[in-house]
Amino acid sequence: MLAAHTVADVRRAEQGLADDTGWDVLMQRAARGLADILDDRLPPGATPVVLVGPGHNGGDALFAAAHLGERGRRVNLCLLDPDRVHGPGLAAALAAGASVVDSPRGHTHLVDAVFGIGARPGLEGPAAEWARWQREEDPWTLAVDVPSGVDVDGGTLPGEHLLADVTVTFGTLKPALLLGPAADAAGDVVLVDIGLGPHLATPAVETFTPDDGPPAGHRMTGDGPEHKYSRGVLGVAAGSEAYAGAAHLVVAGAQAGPAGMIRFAGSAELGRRVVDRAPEVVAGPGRVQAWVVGPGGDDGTAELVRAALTEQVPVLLDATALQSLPDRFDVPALLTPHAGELARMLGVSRDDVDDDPWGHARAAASRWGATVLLKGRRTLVVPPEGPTRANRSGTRWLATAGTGDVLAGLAGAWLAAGLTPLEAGSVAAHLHGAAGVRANPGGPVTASGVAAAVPAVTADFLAGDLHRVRDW
Ligand SMILES: NC(=O)C1=CN([C@@H]2O[C@H](COP(=O)(O)OP(=O)(O)OC[C@H]3O[C@@H](n4cnc5c(N)ncnc54)[C@H](O)[C@@H]3O)[C@@H](O)[C@H]2O)[C@@H](O)CC1
Ligand SMILES: Nc1ncnc2c1ncn2[C@@H]1O[C@H](COP(=O)(O)OP(=O)(O)O)[C@@H](O)[C@H]1O
Ligand SMILES: [K+]
Repeated sequence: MLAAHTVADVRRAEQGLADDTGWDVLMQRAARGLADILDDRLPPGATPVVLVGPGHNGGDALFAAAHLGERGRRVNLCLLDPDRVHGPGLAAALAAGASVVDSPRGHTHLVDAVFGIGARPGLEGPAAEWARWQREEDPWTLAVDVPSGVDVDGGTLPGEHLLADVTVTFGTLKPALLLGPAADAAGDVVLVDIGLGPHLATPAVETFTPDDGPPAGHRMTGDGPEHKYSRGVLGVAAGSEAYAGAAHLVVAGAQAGPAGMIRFAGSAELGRRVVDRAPEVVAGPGRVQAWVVGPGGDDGTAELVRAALTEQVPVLLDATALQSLPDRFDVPALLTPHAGELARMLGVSRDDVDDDPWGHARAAASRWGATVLLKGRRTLVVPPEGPTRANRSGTRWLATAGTGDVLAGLAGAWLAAGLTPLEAGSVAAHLHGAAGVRANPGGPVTASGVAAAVPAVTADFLAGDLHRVRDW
């Protein structure tokens, strides 16, 4: 797992480490890591300009500039406020040959060390002018710790900010590097270990990494006897006269998951059509370990939600079912809205959700006592309490009709197999995104094609060997 911590937790961890090592050691580790990455990423002979702010973020970059100078590279410095700058850092950079310049204009390579975790979101004055210059001249940019001006804890972009191709962050990731619109401002994220690990609290956000193996708790790797019921039975109540395809796609997603059996609940006619295409499915009533209700539903969905909830098993509610929520859930529940559906649930606008996806997903998780999987370019899975999972797999080609239905079926199958809503939602989102890439790397996909790619991607994931998970 890759982890992100809030500013307050980072500050506490830094203090804990500094109590052992002294503050200088932290900054020197950060600066050396930064210099090594800059050395690696800057073209030979390129002269970067470093935008230097008043705090330790600027200090990190000034010591890194000193390392680069000692290694023979020219570095230019632009100071936000010459009266407020990290003194020892500036002295070291100048001693190593760096020069102070008045303006970043004309530079093709930029290092953003204006503000780090001490930042108030939104840039003003000369820093805002730097942001406008950056948009105009579009230099390659490396951000130090975070892109300056973003909301580090919330991942929103409330004002002027800088953009990065690469962000080099220290000790642990920050939420803004993994979620919300801010994550798109951060580019590739590279973590420099400064030894914070033992001092860090529970993360605010986590994400799967390629060597994360099978999640604990699913019924496939239990010690007891394995048979179809021990793997869990998933009930699917999806599709309608108008949206028959949703029934097929939810079933296709579910069949790509670990559940032992799928029961289809719906009209006799739709049930026949589902079984014609997927003869493994049983149409008709019976016991299940989890329900998926809602994709492609009609007026009857509210009753299906009510019926599923009386069975006291975990439920996944999607699409139409999101309009028939109980006041609070008394069973484990996974809600899978896209931004428009979440906006409707909360009585806000879609733009509100797009501007602050994490805040709104957290509000819904706490309002309903459910885990909220908010779909989008960066899908989030937010439990009522504890770390959020930010999904990093996928491709923009997944934004096509029916892929959400496949995801609902897949997540439902993991729920039926015994995972918690958080684990089921985040495993399914990870596999679904990776399957979107594998279905047709770099090009368009269909929802059915994504479902077909899931089983092989799942095998790699279970082996801790799923590497190519995204196309962006
Ligand atoms: N605490 C430490 O010793 C370490 C900190 N590190 C670096 O230090 C950074 C944090 O340093 P600081 O706490 O000095 O804070 P920053 O360097 O992020 O910000 C410095 C100051 O700028 C001002 N400021 C912030 N946002 C502003 C805005 N939007 N407009 C105008 N002024 C604004 C504030 O007064 C703030 O305290 C980290 O991001 C990281 O880069 C690393 O060197 C590792 C060790
Ligand atoms: N811009 C995007 N980049 C990557 N994935 C996306 C993007 N937009 C949507 N997705 C993914 O595509 C799927 C669409 O689901 P949904 O909106 O429910 O569509 P549908 O209802 O047609 O199935 C989700 O898994 C979502 O995370
Ligand atoms: K920065």
